[in-house]
Amino acid sequence: MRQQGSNNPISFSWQRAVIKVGSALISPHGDGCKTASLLALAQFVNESRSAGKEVILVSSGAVAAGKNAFTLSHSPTLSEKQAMAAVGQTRMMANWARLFDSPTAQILLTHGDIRNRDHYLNIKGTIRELLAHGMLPVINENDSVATDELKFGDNDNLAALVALVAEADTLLICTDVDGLYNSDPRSDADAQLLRRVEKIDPQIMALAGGAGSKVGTGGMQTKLQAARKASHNGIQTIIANGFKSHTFTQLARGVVPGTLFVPPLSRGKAKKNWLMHSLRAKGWVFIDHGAAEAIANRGASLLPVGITKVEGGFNAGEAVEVIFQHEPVAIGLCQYDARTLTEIAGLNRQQIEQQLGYCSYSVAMHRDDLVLF
Ligand SMILES: Nc1ncnc2c1ncn2[C@@H]1O[C@H](COP(=O)(O)OP(=O)(O)O)[C@@H](O)[C@H]1O
Ligand SMILES: N[C@@H](CCC(=O)OP(=O)(O)O)C(=O)O
Repeated sequence: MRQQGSNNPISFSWQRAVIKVGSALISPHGDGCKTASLLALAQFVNESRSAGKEVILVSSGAVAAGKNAFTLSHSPTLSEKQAMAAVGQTRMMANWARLFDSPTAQILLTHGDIRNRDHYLNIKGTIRELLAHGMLPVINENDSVATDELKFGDNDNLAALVALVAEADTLLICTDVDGLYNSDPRSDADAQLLRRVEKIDPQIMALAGGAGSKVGTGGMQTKLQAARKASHNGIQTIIANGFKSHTFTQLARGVVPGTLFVPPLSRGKAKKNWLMHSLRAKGWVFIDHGAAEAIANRGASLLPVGITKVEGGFNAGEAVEVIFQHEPVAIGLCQYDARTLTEIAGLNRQQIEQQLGYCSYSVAMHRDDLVLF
């Protein structure tokens, strides 16, 4: 268990963050949506975005925000919670829209969507476009069609998966405690805050207890699972108290406000390892001189127009090797399946639209999904 509990400020930097907001912040008393606890967070997000940083929100709280629309004399059933979420989700989005300078965009997901390759690519594409157009994605579990979250309170894990899909470098989990303590601070007055954790081993996992508030569900356990997932993929995680405005003043100054989980490898290196060592290429794309120059010297994405030939039987989202002058020069994930890519190889965007009747993606392999040998 490698960790640091001293009070020296720990600094960090980031460019693209997923910020997960727990139910307690959305609906502090479980009686509808409130903005008071979200003002400091929203100001931090607005200022960070003005400074050129990118933010994706994963917001819990639909059930909590919709609860007081129902009069029940018993604790809600699963389907009643789903109905509450349907009411609360629109309330919550209206709340968020009031707090941000730029348009907010709602995405409702299930864990299954992230496992499904086509859905995964669509989610990734949508987030990419929203960020490129300066909009703020606000993501939650699609509670009306999936119940994992309502049963297990797993929006923390969902946030870690979103961080991966969105190619974020940072996962910030805003909750109602200052970070990870060596025991649950609600039941242990002597609990000590851990400021920096380098390895999320079983000893660290064992420190986590369940949810603390009436509306929160996963507790520290799901937050540590999320931090572990992020860490494996080179993403740093911060668990911090979203109720304290000081949290956001510190974040704005590049100081860690709660517990920082340091990944063993940078995002770039972790992704490179994964692409180069864990994936088997399912096919090959052969490229021309212009495309080779663009990906090697300008760090560009690979466009269909630079592809001269396609071999193999890969699906969209699978790994493909890039060949230039008989040599493999890169490996990456292909947006199109082999058959479609064969049809559009050598074509520009307009010609792709004519050929297919649509153009799902302007690039064949996005630069974030491409590693040069
Ligand atoms: N070791 C620990 N350190 C900090 N908090 C802990 C720990 N173990 C359990 N908790 C509880 O986790 C709670 C936060 O999780 P949760 O209630 O699910 O919040 P959220 O709605 O933000 O997901 C805290 O209020 C705290 O009581
Ligand atoms: N999708 C659910 C999320 C439930 C959940 O994970 O809550 P939390 O423990 O506060 O992150 C909702 O919006 O109510």
